Amino acid sequence: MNAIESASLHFRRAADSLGLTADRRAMLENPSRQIQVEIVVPMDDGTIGNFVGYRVQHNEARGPFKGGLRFHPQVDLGEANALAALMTWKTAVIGVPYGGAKGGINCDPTRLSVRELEKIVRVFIQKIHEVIGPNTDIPAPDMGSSAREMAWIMTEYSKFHGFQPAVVTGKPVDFHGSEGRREATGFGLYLNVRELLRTQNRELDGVSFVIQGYGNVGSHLAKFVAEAGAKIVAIADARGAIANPDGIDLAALDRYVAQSPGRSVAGFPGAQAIDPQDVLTLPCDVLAPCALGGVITPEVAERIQASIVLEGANGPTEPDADTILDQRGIVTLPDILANAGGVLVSYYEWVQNIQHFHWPLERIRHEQERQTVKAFKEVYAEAQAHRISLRRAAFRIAIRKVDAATEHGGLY
Ligand SMILES: NC(=O)C1=CN([C@@H]2O[C@H](COP(=O)(O)OP(=O)(O)OC[C@H]3O[C@@H](n4cnc5c(N)ncnc54)[C@H](O)[C@@H]3O)[C@@H](O)[C@H]2O)C=CC1
Ligand SMILES: O=C(O)CCC(=O)C(=O)O
Repeated sequence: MNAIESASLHFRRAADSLGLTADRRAMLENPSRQIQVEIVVPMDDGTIGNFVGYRVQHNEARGPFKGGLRFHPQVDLGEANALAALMTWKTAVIGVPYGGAKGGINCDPTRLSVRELEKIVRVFIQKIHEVIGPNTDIPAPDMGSSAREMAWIMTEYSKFHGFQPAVVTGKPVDFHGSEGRREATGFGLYLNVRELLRTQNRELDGVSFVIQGYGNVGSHLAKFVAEAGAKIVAIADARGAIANPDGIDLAALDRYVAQSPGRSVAGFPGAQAIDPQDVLTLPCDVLAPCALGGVITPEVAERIQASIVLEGANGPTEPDADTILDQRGIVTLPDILANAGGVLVSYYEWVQNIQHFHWPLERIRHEQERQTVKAFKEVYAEAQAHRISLRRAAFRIAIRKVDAATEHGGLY
C-alpha cells in the first residue's frame, strides 16, 4: 500500500466514526495546492544535475501551511501528499496554529557534495519563494535535511523578500533558530511513552527499546529514554543493525557513529551485528520506528513482540497492520501525536523569530512538556471514552478541530 492510500485510510476510518458528510470529507481530505518544480544545477564534475522538488500545501484552515522538507531518492508527489495531510492532523492534535504541508527533493544527500546540495536547495527556493512565507507556508527539517539547509533556505528567501527568519524553522540555534528544536521530536516521543506507561502504573526504568533509524529522531529518543533508565537493546539504520540484550552504551555508540565514514551504527564493537530485516520483530517492550514510512505491514504486525509501538517516523504503520496491532492488544502511540514535538518547537521558534526574542532552553522544555502532556491526555481520554485506539482518537480530535475552523472561517 502506498503512503497516500495509507494516510487516506486512517483519515477515512476516523471520519466514518465521526459521521462526517461526504462534501466536508472531500474538503478536508484533498490537498489545497500541489507544486512540482524542476531543479537543474551544475555538478562538481561538470555534468548537469536534474532533480525534482515538491511542496504540497494540504490545508490552511487553522493557520499557515507548515511541515518539513525531505531529501531522499524516494521523494515523490504521492509521498509529499500523504505527509502533508499528516501535518494537518498533527498540528491540530498538538494545538499549534498551523495547517499542514510537506515537500522535498528527490536527491540522495549522502551522495552530493555540500556545494552541490546548497545549489539544489537555493534553486528550489528560487522556484517556490512566491508560495512560501512566514504567514503562508513555513518549511522545516525532515529526513535528510537539517539546520544547515534551513539556514540556506532563510537566506535565499530573504534575497527576494528582505530579512525573514520566520519563513523557515529548525535553523541553527546561533542563526535565528531555537534552543531545543534539534532534539524536540525525540523529547516529545519520550514524553508520550512516559505518559502512556504512567497510565499503566509503569515507569521507563528497565523498559527495553528497539529503535529503527538513528538520525535526528531516533538518536534523541534513545538519549532521553536511556537517561530515564530504559535499555536500548537494538538499533537499525540504513546501513545495518546492531543488538545488545544488556543495553547499548549510547555514549560509546555516538563516539563510534561520529567517526564512522557512513555515520552509521553498523560495525559498532559494543554490540552484535544483526539482520536489519529482523529488527522490527525482536523481543522488547517498546518498538520505535524512526526512519521510513510503511515499514509495519500486516505481515510484520503479526510478528511484533513489543507491547507498545512508538511512531517516531511518519506513516510507519499500514492501516491493516494497525488493525492487527489493535487486535493483538499492542498499543500504538500514533505519529500525529507522538512525533509532534518537532513541529511544536518549530512553532516556538517561529514565535521567537516574530518577536525577535530568544527563549532559554528551560522555557522551551517547560512549554513543550506542558503542551505535549495536555495533548496526550486529550487523546487518551477520547480513546478511553469511546473504547478506540489512540490513533483513531487522535484523528477524531484533529478532524473535529479542522472541521470547526473550516466552519468558523466560512470556508465550506
Ligand atoms: N526531524 C524531525 O523533526 C521529524 C521527523 N519525523 C520523521 O522521523 C523520521 C526520521 O526523520 P529524521 O530522524 O529527521 O531523519 P534523519 O535523516 O536524521 O535520520 C534518518 C535515519 O533513518 C535511517 N534509515 C533510512 N532508511 C532506513 C532503512 N531502510 N532502514 C533503517 N533505517 C533507515 C537513516 O540511516 C538515519 O539513521 C521520518 O519519518 C521523519 O518524517 C517526524 C517528525 C519530526
Ligand atoms: O517542524 C516542522 O514544522 C515540521 C516537522 C515535520 O515535518 C514533521 O513533524 O513531520
